Amino acid sequence: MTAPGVTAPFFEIAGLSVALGGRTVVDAVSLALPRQALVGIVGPNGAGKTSLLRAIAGLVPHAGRIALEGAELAALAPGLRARRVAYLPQGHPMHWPLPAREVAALGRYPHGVRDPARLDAASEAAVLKAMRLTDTLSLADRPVTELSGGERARVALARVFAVEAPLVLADEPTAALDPRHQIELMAALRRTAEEGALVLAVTHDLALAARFCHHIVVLDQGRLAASGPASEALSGAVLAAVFGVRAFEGRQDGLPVVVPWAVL
Ligand SMILES: Nc1ncnc2c1ncn2[C@@H]1O[C@H](COP(=O)(O)OP(=O)(O)OP(=O)(O)O)[C@@H](O)[C@H]1O
Repeated sequence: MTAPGVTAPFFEIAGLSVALGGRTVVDAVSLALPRQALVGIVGPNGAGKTSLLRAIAGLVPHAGRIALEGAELAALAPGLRARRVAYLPQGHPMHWPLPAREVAALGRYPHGVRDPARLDAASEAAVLKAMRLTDTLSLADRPVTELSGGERARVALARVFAVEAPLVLADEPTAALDPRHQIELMAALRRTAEEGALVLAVTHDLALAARFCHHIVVLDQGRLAASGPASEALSGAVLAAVFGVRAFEGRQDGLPVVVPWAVL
């Protein structure tokens, strides 16, 4: 409950903990984030980034509260939750030889689409926009099982964009992409955020995170180690303490450049 006159944050996590295999892997994380933000979630291997995203997506049991626009996600009916939260899992496995267009159209299932080959006008427009954003229109008729890893990654993201959810979760969305598509994809995530969504993207690429994200969340051993703009959350002190590295820090086009350089 929010007291009268006090506006709830767009997205709020309070005391979120996740236990897996008898170990606490996300430990009492609390965050309040606004809409219209691309938030990079970074941290060493095993820090709990994927577990945090999976808890928000409702895929692992958790303790604590996760609320979007004041409504606890766990209390939403599954169909509504699927329209409110779109999730790109790590590795985005695809086992069926569906054409890329139909995979992107799967993002419209939460909106009532049952046959991805027959879309209503709103769904047609959403899928077209999502495929344009991910540069996948030229792949539309190709079976996804025959695409390269990076092409498949872009189609998987098109499915996520097609949901038009206010909360977008993306786990390592640029991992398999070439430099041009990494930049285009981060720009697409940022544009999606600026059009109104909150986008949480897990990444190991500190340079892309510093360049594109409005806000960075740093996890370390399940705990929140830093949260703020790149200049604070990816400072030399944080990079040393959390990653044990020293980075080249500079500016290009008025934006921060962070390139991990040496192990301390
Ligand atoms: N199903 C599971 N059972 C037990 N432990 C798990 C399970 N899944 C993950 N873990 C452990 O939880 C911890 C956090 O894992 P998680 O995948 O969330 O980390 P991450 O920050 O996303 O790591 P990476 O950068 O390597 O992808 C790790 O120590 C991992 O070994």
